[in-house]
Amino acid sequence: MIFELILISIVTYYFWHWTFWKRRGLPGPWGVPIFGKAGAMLEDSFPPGYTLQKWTKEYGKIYGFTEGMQKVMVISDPDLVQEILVKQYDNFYGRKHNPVQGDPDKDKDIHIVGAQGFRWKRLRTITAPAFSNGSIKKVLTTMEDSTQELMKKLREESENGKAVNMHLFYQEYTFDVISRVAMGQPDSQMFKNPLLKDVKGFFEHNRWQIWMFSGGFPFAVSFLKWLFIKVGKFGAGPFIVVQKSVTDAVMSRIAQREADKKHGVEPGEAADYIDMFLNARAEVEHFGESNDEFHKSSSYNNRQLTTQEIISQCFVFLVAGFDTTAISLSYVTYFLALNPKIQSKLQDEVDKECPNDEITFDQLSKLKYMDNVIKESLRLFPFASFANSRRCMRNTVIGEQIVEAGVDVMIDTWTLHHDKNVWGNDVEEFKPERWDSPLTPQQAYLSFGAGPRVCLGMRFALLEQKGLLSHILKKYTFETNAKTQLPIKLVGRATARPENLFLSLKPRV
Ligand code: HEM
Repeated sequence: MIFELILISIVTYYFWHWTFWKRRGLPGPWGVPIFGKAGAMLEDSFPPGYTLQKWTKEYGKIYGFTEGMQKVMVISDPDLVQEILVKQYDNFYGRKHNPVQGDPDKDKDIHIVGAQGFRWKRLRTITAPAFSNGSIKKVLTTMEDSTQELMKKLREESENGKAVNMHLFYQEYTFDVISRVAMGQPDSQMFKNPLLKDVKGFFEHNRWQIWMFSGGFPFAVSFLKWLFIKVGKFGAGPFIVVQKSVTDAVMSRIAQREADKKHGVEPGEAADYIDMFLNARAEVEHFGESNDEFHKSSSYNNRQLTTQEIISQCFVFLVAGFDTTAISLSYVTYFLALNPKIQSKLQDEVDKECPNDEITFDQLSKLKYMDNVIKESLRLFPFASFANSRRCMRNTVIGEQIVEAGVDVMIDTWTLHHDKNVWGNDVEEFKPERWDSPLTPQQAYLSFGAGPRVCLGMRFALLEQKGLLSHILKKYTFETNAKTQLPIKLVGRATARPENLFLSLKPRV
């Protein structure tokens, strides 16, 4: 009898959860009990951005689905999007997350992307100076050095019009830059850094089982995490290698600092992110902030990080800093190869503003057309849209819809960026010039998100792309060839990357 009662309770619990949106009268795809539509969100060959776009066509600008035990609302109405990301930030200060990513308040190893409330405020305040204009200006020297290494390799590989997979080159470049800037790698390790394989694996291994099971059975998350991290199940290999490498780098720097201290040597100016974060290190394991009183404007003066937070921050910058910028470079290059007139106009701008071999920060700041080209490419392919999500933290109303604390909201960025009513009838055209118009709806552009949690690395990513593209475009013209995928195929989950990008580089005369 007890067994039957328990069984009925479990079935009722899952059924109640699965029918949440139906009971609320909101349309959306059903999926299957327990897992809802989690499977569709874990497809590598059809990125979640496409999936949401497909569902929006069917269910409209606001709909809901379940993803394991998460209740997800999807929106693509520009006004509601602003409401969630900007105006009602105080009610949406968390980010959507699967239980396996940890408890943003209780876990020790949460990073800025996953943190919320006062903890997020503390992490963001301490890390933001790493991305200030002054800091990224200093980083340009490193970017220029890595660019020169890449140019040498490109020269060798692209001879006689040979097709080269530009995406692989961009991954080498961006990983080299972030490893030097964040992790103190002393010089370029391009094409010989063994960690790159694992960092790529981190994105390429889908690990669907862990997402799916921890979403459906959150009470078993500690066991699943144990299987993942300690036993190495579910394709954990690359994650474990990268995590260990970052932990070792931070711990050895702490040991170095302690040895220096014994000899009376004080730490000098921070040379990389590890140094910068260690300067804020506290001998505390967890601050455990309470968010009851959290509001955007609440003051909070704690400027310290625990050792575990330092490791987690370095980890997230290493992976976010590498993958995103490489993908963006690939899409910009793809659109340039398809649009020779735009490429030629961009080359004219680069020739005019950057006449010397060495390119400076001020020169890059003058490349306005290049800004437009990058923006437009990111409009058509907002490949990091998966990050544009929030968790509702306090019951509220959005438009006419009640949103309860605990509901996750995803912004269907692909629909928003391809909406004729927002961008006009030429919405599908690659048209960098549209960004010159004061009528361009900037608030509907979410390639880097919006509001207080807008991408922290945006300026860094733009500088890194502009620097490399300027050097390449001064010497070469991108052209498609028989190996170029037309149209390009996008794959992946957290980010939608190109399956490959084979292009020829024609030397300019
Ligand atoms: C073209 C390259 C990039 C794109 C398209 C991109 C896109 C995004 C998006 C869409 C978000 C979510 C914003 C939101 O929720 O409102 C985000 C957040 C974030 N990005 Fe980027 N990103 C890029 C490069 C970078 C780089 C190079 C770094 C660091 C080295 C970085 C660090 C972060 C961080 C730390 C967050 C979380 C911010 C927070 O929650 O406070 N990103 N990014």
